[in-house]
Amino acid sequence: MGEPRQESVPVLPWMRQPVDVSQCEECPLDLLPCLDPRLMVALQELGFSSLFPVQVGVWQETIGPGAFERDLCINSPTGSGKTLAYALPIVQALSNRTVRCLRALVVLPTRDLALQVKEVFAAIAPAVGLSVGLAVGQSSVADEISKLIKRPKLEAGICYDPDDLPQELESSVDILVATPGRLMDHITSTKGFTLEHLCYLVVDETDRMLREAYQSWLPTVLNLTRSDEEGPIPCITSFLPSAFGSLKTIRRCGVEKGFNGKPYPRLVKLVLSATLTRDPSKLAQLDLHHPLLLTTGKRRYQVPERLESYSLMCESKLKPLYLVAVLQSLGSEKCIVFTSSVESTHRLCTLVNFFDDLKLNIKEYSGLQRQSVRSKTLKAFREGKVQVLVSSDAMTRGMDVEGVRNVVNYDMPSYVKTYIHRAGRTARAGQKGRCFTLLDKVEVKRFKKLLQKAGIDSCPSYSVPSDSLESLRTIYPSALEKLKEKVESETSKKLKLAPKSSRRSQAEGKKSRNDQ
Ligand SMILES: Nc1ncnc2c1ncn2[C@@H]1O[C@H](COP(=O)(O)OP(=O)(O)OP(=O)(O)O)[C@@H](O)[C@H]1O
Repeated sequence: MGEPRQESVPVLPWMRQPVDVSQCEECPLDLLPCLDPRLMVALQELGFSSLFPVQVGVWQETIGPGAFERDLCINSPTGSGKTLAYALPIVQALSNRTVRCLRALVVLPTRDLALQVKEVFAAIAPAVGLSVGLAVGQSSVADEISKLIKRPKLEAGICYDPDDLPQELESSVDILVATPGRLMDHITSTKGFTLEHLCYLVVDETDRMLREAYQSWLPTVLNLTRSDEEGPIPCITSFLPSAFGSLKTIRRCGVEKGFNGKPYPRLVKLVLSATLTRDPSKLAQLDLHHPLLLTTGKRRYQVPERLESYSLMCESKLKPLYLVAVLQSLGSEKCIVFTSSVESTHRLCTLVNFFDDLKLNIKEYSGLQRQSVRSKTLKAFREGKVQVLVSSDAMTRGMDVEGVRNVVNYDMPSYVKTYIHRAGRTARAGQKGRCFTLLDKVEVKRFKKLLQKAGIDSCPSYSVPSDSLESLRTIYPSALEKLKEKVESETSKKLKLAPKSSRRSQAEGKKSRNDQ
């Protein structure tokens, strides 16, 4: 999973004068201007008594005079509360709507992340009568459609022309949280699913969303939400499958029901990341309207204030031992261990589980697993039944799990952005957290550069007790032997399940790899 190299690209003019939200003070809810009292109660029920600085900054730009006049790009550290920063103003802005239709769409790269964001909306939106939907492929398409689209009550005995029905269909949700794949399924195939009333589009984890095309979901959504007057964006019309012509979901100009006779509001975009790209060609895909950048502090990248970084020197071949010793020293505090690939995640998790003395429940969490397995693991981790997740990078961006006190980089991250997102699973919402990185001496120089880019000035070395290392050394050979047996049995199982042709090519592949 490569991230683009940080090349010196020119910074766009609008990015040169950002609003620095670190200048905002936390704001107690009762002092927040214009906050709907019903939302105040909902927030209090969540245990929130004030808004974090980024939330105050976004509130100031979105509520009151000049509300939502410009698209917003928000670059703020991991765990600083970006989800509520967009969820609250959107819910407040929609709180006086009278007709239900899909007005806000939030798109995220993974299902678990979408579920997490949906929970935030679901905690506040019902307080003002808004309904939130989910399109992530968690359930069957039919089940999802039944929750998103309200079927008209048809009178028995009357024969209806099916072609007339789509006009009668209504959205059951005001706000939709989606992953790109399922969103595209609904756009192309779900009768009655329309983006013609959409007012707010949120692209969370923007840099990842822009790096991966995900079936051209973005140009599709942008074209379907442009008003007739604007016309389609020339460079993106080619993405649109011709079938969309018949859907007629391009936003109309004119007067909208439910907004007191005001004209259709223009689609507002909010894009967010802890490591927002500055690459003009990537940002151009968003077709931003007078964008305003909100950042935290002067540095390009920022780690959470209470994050402590540590390095741990060890020989490459002894890394598993050092990892087990670190986990022993952390006790039962929740921890996420990051590796560089899905394969090494699987092997490492299998191996550490062969150290019987480690009285921890350690589970794998990676893109190699089925979604249902991953979701089950994440639930157990949230509930504290699993204490350690061994994980690959792709799945953990944005993940917010209460009580994660430690992160271990088993493999040193190759990019500063990767370090920031991994370390950012701890030290969230003003809490303390630690990030340990295991290093071989050949990696030290590169790691120092990476820390510099991340704005980390201090990274003391962490040491594990030598007696615990010594006792682990005695178990290590048998753990390695068990790992070898397990890997062999898994490989032969896979070969048996695979069709003959692919078995042959796998065997040939193995042979040629061995020959190298
Ligand atoms: N006003 C608040 N008061 C107390 N806790 C809050 C508040 N706002 C958010 N939080 C908590 O802060 C944590 C981090 O929030 P969130 O997940 O939105 O961060 P983020 O900035 O999106 O992080 P990432 O970049 O990693 O996705 C969550 O557990 C959330 O419940």
